[in-house]
Amino acid sequence: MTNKLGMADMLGHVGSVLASLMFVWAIIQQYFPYNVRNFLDKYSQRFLTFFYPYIQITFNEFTGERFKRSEAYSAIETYLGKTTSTQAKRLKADVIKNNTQPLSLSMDDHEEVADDYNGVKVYWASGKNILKTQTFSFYPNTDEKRYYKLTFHKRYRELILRDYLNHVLKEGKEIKVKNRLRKLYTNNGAQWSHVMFEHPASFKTLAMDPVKKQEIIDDLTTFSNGEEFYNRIGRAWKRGYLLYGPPGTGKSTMIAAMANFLGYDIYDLELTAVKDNTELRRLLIETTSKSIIVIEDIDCSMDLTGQRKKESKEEEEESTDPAKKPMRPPAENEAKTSKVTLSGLLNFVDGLWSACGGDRLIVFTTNHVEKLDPALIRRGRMDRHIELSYCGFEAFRVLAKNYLCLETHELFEQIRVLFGEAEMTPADVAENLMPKTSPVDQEGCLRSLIGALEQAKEEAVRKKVEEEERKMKELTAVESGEIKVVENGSNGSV
Ligand SMILES: Nc1ncnc2c1ncn2[C@@H]1O[C@H](COP(=O)(O)OP(=O)(O)OP(=O)(O)O)[C@@H](O)[C@H]1O
Ligand SMILES: [Mg+2]
Repeated sequence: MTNKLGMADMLGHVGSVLASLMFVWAIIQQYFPYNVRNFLDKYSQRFLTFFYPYIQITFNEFTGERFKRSEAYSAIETYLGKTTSTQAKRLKADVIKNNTQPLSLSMDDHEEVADDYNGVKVYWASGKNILKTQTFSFYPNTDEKRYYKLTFHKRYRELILRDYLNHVLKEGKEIKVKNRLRKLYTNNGAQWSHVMFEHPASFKTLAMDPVKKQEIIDDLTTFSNGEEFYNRIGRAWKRGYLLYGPPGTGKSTMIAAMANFLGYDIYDLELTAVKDNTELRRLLIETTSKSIIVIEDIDCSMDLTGQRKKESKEEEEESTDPAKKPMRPPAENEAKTSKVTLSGLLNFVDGLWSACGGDRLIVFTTNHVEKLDPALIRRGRMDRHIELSYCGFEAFRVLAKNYLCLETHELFEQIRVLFGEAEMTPADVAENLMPKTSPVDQEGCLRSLIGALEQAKEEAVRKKVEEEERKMKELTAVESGEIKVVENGSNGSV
């Protein structure tokens, strides 16, 4: 492989020549009278600057703290990745198990790339110093000190030091966040444990009204780019979302899509496992920036007057989703139940701690928005209330594309009419569209959906008739005096 003499190298050589001249100059200083030395001193600096008008900055891989990799070095490495892949001839590759990008590329040692910033050319060179040390080390890389060297003309000193370096570090960190393997944390009591977050959901595959979807995407984008804005208006960099709707309408799927879109980690907070407010605070302080803190089924997690929810038996039976029925703890465990209170939770949502260290999204989900205390969901705490509801025709089209690769079909019109007459969750629609044969029988799946929609329509009509009959019966009973309406408005049998 040829040894390339790049621009930065050349500038480095010019520097070496000048260093030799300096050495000669030091000798002259020893033997010449003071006034001659003074004269030469004055002009030598101008002479050097005239011939070497470049500034060099070195960024070492390891900083003063032993074994601690410099954040700047790592951000520069990531930032240069893009330029490196098009310019450098010798690259280093590393595998990153990421959906969007399988490999990370960086410059090999003694390579060089040029970068352009607002029309100003700068040069980045990578290098390493090998220290000849006799001491035995357990750390394999301590003898090799890698660095990046930035070279630019002194004319652009201010621009580079003030703007360009900020730009490099910021962009490098952003790319890093996007490329990193993300984590899904869950709490077991007061401890977080995590697994890799690899949910494939995306906004593209999420079935919902396209206008609403775009609004959410725009809101998330504005939020994640809003550091300066939040600083300027003096607000903590956080945003609260309340997702509500019947089971199977995509609340959890949307959280996964949000995390994938922003490249954030998820902290799935199980409130019922948290002992008290102190434990809650400790857990939350441990969350990192660029994360989504999720509390699912908030109405089942706590009693909004303070104690953990203990619903009446009737309410439990009323609950549409058996999985959501709160578990009644045995009597002997009563003392161990969660003492997290609404005020503790509100402190978490807008307390001082929440402003610490970067951006966070806080997402609550519920099937029963009407049960939530208005204090919990007022604007500023839950900035956006998003309803995920039954499947409409537009949402169906997204699912048909995802599941059957169908953009249009002659049965779509019939399905469109049926969606106007029957309610079905996206989860049920998805189940009907799920291919059950190979090769996929697209029409069969659509017909299965039509069958299910017709059944749902009949069911809805039947329920409506039953409800009307019940109302009629009540009315007749009131008229005939069988039922007396008591003063507070509730019905009482006589
Ligand atoms: N809007 C949607 N777009 C795409 N798929 C959906 C949507 N809604 C539901 N699904 C499918 O249905 C399944 C269940 O959805 P999800 O768990 O997101 O519902 P949920 O609203 O969180 O329900 P729950 O209230 O019971 O927690 C998902 O695995 C997903 O495949
Ligand atoms: Mg869910």
